[in-house]
Amino acid sequence: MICIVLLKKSLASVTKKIKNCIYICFRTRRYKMDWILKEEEQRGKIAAVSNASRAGSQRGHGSKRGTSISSYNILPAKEPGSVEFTMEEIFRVTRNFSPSFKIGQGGFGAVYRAKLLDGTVVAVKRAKKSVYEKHLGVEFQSEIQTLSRVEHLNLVKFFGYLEQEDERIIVVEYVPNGTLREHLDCIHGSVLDLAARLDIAIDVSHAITYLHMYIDHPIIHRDIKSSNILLTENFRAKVADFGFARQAPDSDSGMTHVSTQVKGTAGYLDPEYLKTYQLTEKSDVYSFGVLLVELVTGRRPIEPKFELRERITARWAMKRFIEGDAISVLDPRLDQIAANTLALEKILELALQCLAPRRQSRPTMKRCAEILWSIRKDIREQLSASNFRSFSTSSQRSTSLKE
Ligand SMILES: Nc1ncnc2c1ncn2[C@@H]1O[C@H](COP(=O)(O)OP(=O)(O)OP(=O)(O)O)[C@@H](O)[C@H]1O
Repeated sequence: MICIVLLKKSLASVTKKIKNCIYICFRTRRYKMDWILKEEEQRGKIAAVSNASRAGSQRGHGSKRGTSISSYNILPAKEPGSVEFTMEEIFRVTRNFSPSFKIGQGGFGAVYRAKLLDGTVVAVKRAKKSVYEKHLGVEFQSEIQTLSRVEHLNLVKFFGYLEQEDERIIVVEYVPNGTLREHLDCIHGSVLDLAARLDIAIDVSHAITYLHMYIDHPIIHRDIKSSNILLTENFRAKVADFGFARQAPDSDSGMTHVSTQVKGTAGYLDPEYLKTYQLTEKSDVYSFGVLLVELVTGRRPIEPKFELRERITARWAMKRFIEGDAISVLDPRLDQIAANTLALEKILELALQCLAPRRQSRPTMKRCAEILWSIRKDIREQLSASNFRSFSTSSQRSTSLKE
């Protein structure tokens, strides 16, 4: 009897505790909501953008800026469990764009590294005002729209943006290991071996295939180049910079997109697009062909200091390849071992297809990825047959062949 009474008492106490807990949870949540609403009221109209909601076109044009930014977008963080953040926080974490946080400068503007309050490290891209005034409005919108629609391991992740008065800011994932071009120039102190370069080409082909084939309205990047490819610590590639990206024409209708202005970077531009102003996915394939040549030769697409016949790298390399002298274009920092020679010839063969003057003759990006996988497989087989000799003896990477 005593036992039953005690049991009843403890059950009643547990039930009370649970009720209390539920009450506290709801109360906290309500207070949180009240607080958020109050914040919204105080700060004016707040626009939100998130990859999940694909609301790239919502923008806030709220209150004026004083010494600190008081109008901002609240951006739901992409990662589950991570907290929302405000652009105000970003200004705080970049210490009002202190030069000591600056990590780069491009055509768009300055790029800063910042650590958000939740520990997320981001790159904050701030548009140059002078450039913005001239023509960046459309490019900024294009980049925002595109970034908010895509999500792929090999594309830089989008966190948010700010568009207010003359301020245009894009916040993306920070990719810590520099650009592909910097690595080809060895400015990080070591040579990228050919296996790493092949892996990078595969990553880029995956990213572009995704843009061309696996989203609702396919996207043409229009600026595939080595300085727009960022590398992680593990040498995984992430394609960045969607400022020139355009929605691809509807392939069912057989129509092509006619540009009023050709966009892209000299040396990577599809000659057929240049001539006809007609833009298709195959323009990215052409740029990718130039990138493949860049990867195996180490040279920039245009080398003004070289003698005339070597100035346009793709033309020079393709000519040598067709003449049966592929090995002469191999990056001199790479060793002329069998595996490198095999990879070189196969990559140049693919580059030749991508660089076909007529777009119909170029492979799709998906086909490029498939060919690159098979090149990697062949190279691995050759390496295992030759008792795991290094892919490139001048490499710094011991674990060069990764999945
Ligand atoms: N997400 C990022 N993570 C780390 N560094 C970055 C990131 N984005 C850009 N950078 C650095 O900032 C530099 C400038 O980048 P940005 O994208 O602004 O160049 P850009 O505007 O594309 O240049 P261009 O107009 O010539 O193509 C890059 O070369 C890189 O070093």
